Amino acid sequence: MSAESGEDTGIKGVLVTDNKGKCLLASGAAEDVRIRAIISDSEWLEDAAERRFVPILLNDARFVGFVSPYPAGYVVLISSPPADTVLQFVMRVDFAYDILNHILNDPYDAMTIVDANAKMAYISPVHEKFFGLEPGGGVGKPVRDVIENTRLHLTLKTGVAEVGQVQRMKGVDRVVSRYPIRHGKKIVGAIGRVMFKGPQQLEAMARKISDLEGQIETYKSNARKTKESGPVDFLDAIIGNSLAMRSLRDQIRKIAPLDIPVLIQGESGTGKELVAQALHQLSSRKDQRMVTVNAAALPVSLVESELFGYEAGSFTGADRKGRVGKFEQADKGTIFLDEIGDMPLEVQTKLLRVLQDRIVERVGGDKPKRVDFRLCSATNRDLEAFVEQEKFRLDLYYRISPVTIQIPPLDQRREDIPLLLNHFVAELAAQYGRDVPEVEMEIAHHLMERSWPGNVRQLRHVVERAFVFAEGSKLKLEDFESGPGDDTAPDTERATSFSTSGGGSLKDALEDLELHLIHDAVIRFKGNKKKAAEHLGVSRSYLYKKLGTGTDA
Ligand SMILES: Nc1ncnc2c1ncn2[C@@H]1O[C@H](COP(=O)(O)OP(=O)(O)OP(=O)(O)O)[C@@H](O)[C@H]1O
Repeated sequence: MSAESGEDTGIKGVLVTDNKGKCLLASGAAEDVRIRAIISDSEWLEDAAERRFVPILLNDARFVGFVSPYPAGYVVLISSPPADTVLQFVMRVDFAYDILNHILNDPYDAMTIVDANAKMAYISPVHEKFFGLEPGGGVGKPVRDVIENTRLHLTLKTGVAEVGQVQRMKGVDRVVSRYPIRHGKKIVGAIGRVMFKGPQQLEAMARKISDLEGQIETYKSNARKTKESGPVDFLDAIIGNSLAMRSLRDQIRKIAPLDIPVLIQGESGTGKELVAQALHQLSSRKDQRMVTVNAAALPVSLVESELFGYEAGSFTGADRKGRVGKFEQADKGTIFLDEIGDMPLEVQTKLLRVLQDRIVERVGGDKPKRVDFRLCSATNRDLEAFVEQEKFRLDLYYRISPVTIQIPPLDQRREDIPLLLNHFVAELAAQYGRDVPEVEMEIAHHLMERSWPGNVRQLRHVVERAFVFAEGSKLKLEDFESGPGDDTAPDTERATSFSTSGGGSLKDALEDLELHLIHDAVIRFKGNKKKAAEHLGVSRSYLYKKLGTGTDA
C-alpha cells in the first residue's frame, strides 16, 4: 500500500528509539508529540515489546502500535485499528499477540489466506509442512496451484461462506471452512481454515445431533397426535364392527382408567400394540410416556442395564454418562412389555422383583428409586400352557394378569375385513400421497374367503402390495389375485418357504424368490419401479417383464 493511499488500516507512522526510549527517528503519525511522549517512556516500551500489540489512545485518535525490539532499541509501527473490535481485543487482552500467534500456528486449525486475485497471501506453517512447502514457499502463487481441491477462488467470486465442508487433500479428508473477507463492500480476500483432526469428530457430533433431532421429532409428533386426537380416536383406530371388536373396545374403555396390570393376549398381528396404546391414552397417565420393551429381544446379559439403567462408568462398554432404564423412563406413565411370553426365565426373575417392590436400582448405583408405572404386557403365547411346562413363572403370571384382554384372530371375525380393507386403502393413499382409489366390490368378498394366519398385519401387507401395483385409479380383483401378495402364509413363514413352495424345482423356487424381491423393492420405493430396478441392479425393462406390466406407474 502506498504512503499516500490514506487507507485506514495502513501503517500511519514509524518510530525508532534507542534502548532507553530516546527517539532516533519519527515519521508520519509518530511525529505527533503526544505519541512521542507515550513511546519515550522506557517502561512502556518494555511492556509493549512484550505484548507486541498495544493500543495508543489520544483524545482525538486511536492507533495500534506494533512494538518490536532490535539490538539498539525499539521499532514502533503505528497503524489505525482496522476495526473497533480489533482495538478492543488488543486493549483488553494482554496476550493478544500470543493469541494471534496461537491461531496462526495451531497444529489442529491451519489457515490459508488469499488476496482478491486468488493468490496465496499467507499459509500457516503447519499447512506449509503438510504440503511440503518451504516457509513462505506458496506465497504469491495462485491458490489452485498450491492447495488441492480448494474453492477459495470461488469464495472470492460468490462471497458466500462455506462452513464445515469436507475437502480431500493429499489422500485424506479434512474439514474446512471458507470465508470471504470484505473491506467495506469489496471482497478483498478469502480465508480458509482447516481442522487438522479430520472429519471423524464432526461426524460423531453430527450423529449425536441427528439422534437428538430424531428424538425431538418423536416427542413432537406424539404430542401432536395426543393433542389432535381426543381419547376417543385411540379407540376408533381399532377398526372392526364385529361383536368381538365392539366388546374389545368396551373392555378397553372400562379397564383403561383402572391402574391395574393388563395382559393382552392374541395371535401375532391381531393389534395388541394398538390395544396397549388405547389403554394408555384412556388412562390418567396419558400425559406421560408409554415405554415399550420388547421382552423377547432382551439378552440376559443386558437386561438389567436396559430395564433398570446404569450409573456412569459402571461396566466396560457402557456410555460414560450412564443411562436411565426403561422402568425409570416409564415413571408416572405406562410400561408395555411386549412378547412377554418369550422372556427367558432368568429375566423373568429379575422382572418379578421390580413388579413386586416397584423399586429400581441402577447397575453400579446405590440409590434405589421408587417408580410408579402402569404395567401392560402382551403375548401371542399360551401362557398358562407355558406355566405348566415351567417355561413361565407362575408368580410372574399372576402379577401381570389380574386382567386379561383376548383379541380373537382375524379368521374368527371375517366380517371386519371390508372395514379394514377400506381403512387400509385410505391410510395407504395418504401414506403414498395418492388419491383414494375406487375398490372393486368383489375384493372384500375374495379377501373374506381367504385364511389369515398373519391376521390384520398380513391383511395390511396384501392390501399394500395390491395398492402399489394397481394400474389406474381403481383397485381391481385381479390386483389381489396374482403375485406374491396372494400368498396366504404369514410373512415370516413366507420368508422361509421359497425353496419349498409348491414343491417345485430349484428353478421355480428361485423365480419365486426373485419375484418376491422385486415386489418388496417396488413397495419399498413406494411404487417407483425405476428406483426399484436401480436398487436391485436390473434393467427397468427386465423388471417390467417380471411384473408382467408394460409401463411405469
Ligand atoms: N383392529 C385393527 N384396526 C386397525 N389396524 C390394525 C388392527 N389390528 C391390527 N392392526 C394393524 O396391524 C398391524 C399389526 O398390529 P400390532 O403390531 O398391534 O399387532 P401385534 O398383535 O402387537 O403383533 P405382534 O404380536 O407381532 O407384535 C399394525 O399395522 C396395526 O396398526
